[in-house]
Amino acid sequence: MIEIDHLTKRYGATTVVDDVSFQVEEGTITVVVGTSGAGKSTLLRMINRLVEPTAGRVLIDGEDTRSIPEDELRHRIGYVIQGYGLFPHRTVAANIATVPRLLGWDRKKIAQRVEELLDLFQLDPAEFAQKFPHELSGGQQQRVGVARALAARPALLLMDEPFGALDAVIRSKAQDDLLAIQRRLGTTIVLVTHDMNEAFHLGDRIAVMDQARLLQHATPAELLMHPADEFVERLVGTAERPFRLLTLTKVQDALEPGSAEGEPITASESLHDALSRLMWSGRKALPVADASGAIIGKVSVGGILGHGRPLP
Ligand SMILES: Nc1ncnc2c1ncn2[C@@H]1O[C@H](COP(=O)(O)OP(=O)(O)OP(=O)(O)O)[C@@H](O)[C@H]1O
Repeated sequence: MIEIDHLTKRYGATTVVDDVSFQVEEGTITVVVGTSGAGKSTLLRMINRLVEPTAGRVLIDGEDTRSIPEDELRHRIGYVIQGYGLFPHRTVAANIATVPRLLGWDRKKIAQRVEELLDLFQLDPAEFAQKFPHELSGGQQQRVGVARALAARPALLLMDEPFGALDAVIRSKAQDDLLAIQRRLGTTIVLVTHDMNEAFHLGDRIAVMDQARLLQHATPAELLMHPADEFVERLVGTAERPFRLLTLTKVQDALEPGSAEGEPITASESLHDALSRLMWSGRKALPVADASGAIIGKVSVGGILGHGRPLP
């Protein structure tokens, strides 16, 4: 668990992070959102001590980061920034191997880990290992950047606007890939973005910052149903609320008995996905399948709309 405990950063008379505290459970994604200049990046950089806090502390599994030597801390905490920060004159394999090499892993173990990560990020090692960053697309560079940050199995991954340079379609795919990999590896992530859609898509918890202060730290559902103040309510987007709720609710929760025509949707997909599929296909209902592909009922437009406020 990561404990951010009364963290404060001042530059001269200006407080850019003001007494922020929250906890990050192991294996979860916390997304820090807020307007430009709110202090998000500074908060993130205080976690790996790229920025030294003026006051407060960060504990990783109970251990104060000030008691961990800085180089060791950087090895234990992965860091991904917009633009990916790949070394331009090193191959993809050498980029990914950076931290394992610094840690003195043997060659064979490093080669295995690089190959494993390339596979995980759907980059064929035979094709990509020896390429240089400029030979890759933005999306591929982004994946190599994340693979590099994960190479030495860090306890925590910090991501600062990691998808900021990607266009909308690739961005959405990159978010899905990150979620799948995070769920598989159980990585703990703190990610900074100013994109609320991204926050709702990725966050197990969302921390909302404005003018150096933490306004709310809550689950996406809590943020929608009980925004702490008007600022949070506006940021969450009043008009977007019903759609965001649909994103957070599973088809399973609006399952109806009976059958329907068409390609089935899986019970674990969101009601938002179901509604878009229904609208796109012009159907009134879709069959619903469980994880094994067996049909277990249907989901309908009426059922989704009648579902009302699906969360507590
Ligand atoms: N080294 C520094 N010296 C002085 N002021 C700084 C320094 N670094 C950041 N700031 C100020 O701290 C405030 C918060 O900056 P920060 O980069 O953390 O915000 P942010 O929420 O990440 O913004 P953005 O979304 O625009 O990246 C800004 O007003 C910025 O100008």
